[in-house]
Amino acid sequence: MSRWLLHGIVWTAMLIIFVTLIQLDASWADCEEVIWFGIYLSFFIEICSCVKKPFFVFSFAFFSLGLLLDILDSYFASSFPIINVLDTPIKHIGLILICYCLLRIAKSRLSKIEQLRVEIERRITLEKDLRFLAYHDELTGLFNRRAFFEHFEQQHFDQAYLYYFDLNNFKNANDKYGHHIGDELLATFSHSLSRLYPNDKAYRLGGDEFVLICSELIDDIELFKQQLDQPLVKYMVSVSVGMQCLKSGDDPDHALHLADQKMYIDKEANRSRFIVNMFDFQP
Ligand SMILES: Nc1nc2c(ncn2[C@@H]2O[C@H](COP(=O)(O)OP(=O)(O)OP(=O)(O)O)[C@@H](O)[C@H]2O)c(=O)[nH]1
Repeated sequence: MSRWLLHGIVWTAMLIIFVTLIQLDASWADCEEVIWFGIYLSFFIEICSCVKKPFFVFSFAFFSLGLLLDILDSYFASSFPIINVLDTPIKHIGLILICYCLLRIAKSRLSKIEQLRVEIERRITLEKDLRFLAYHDELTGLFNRRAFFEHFEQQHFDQAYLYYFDLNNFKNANDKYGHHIGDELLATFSHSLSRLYPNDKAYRLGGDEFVLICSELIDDIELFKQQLDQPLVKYMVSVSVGMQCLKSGDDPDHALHLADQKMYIDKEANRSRFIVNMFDFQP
């Protein structure tokens, strides 16, 4: 049954009772109680349409019964004295039951709100982690390839230098000492890069290839390479580097390609140096 129909029934009944009471020369206080009773019943209908808890509906009905008996007691108490005895306790018990129900509803809503808060926090953390993973390399913690291209497109270069790094002989170290040592070397190299240039962005493009976008020109590139090589040499691994000046509007792929070519020139030089060193070790 629709709510509006119920309201209609309640207020029609109230009107009939009200008119009857006036015809019976009832006191204004009795007539007023009918109006309040109608208002209570309308609230009852509205609340029951939102709070679908049988115990709450029962409590409200109990309270309304008390109110009804309160209205009727002046007329029927002489025939049914029990009405006079019951109306007040029923009204108060009904009110206590309503308060109890509201307390329980409030507590359960609060615990649901708390659960939602915990869930929202969990999702925020998850989103942060996902965002971090989307733009960072898991092994080294540096920015990843996707971050490189996004940052490059967003940046306006006044004066910047792209350094492209590739580890030499890394495959051999991986094969000889194991993958875990290979991982360690990658992490060590990344750490050195971030430590030496903490204010610039370093990226791992993949495998043993890294990029640093530096706001200043590195004066002594050989010293820089030595600093990077130092923790790697005991595994016969070293670093090759190629540099490309960046200017506004540069294409990231093209800039990478140019730096990569220069890095290969350095790698060739390193190879011959390495071969010379190997010959030096010959008995
Ligand atoms: N441990 C480890 N190895 C990796 C990872 N990603 C790629 N590699 C390995 O890195 C090696 C990269 O190969 P290359 O660059 O050809 O090896 P290289 O010996 O440095 O060769 P050159 O650059 O010519 O000196 C491959 O053997 C890959 O399997 C990683 O995350 N961890």
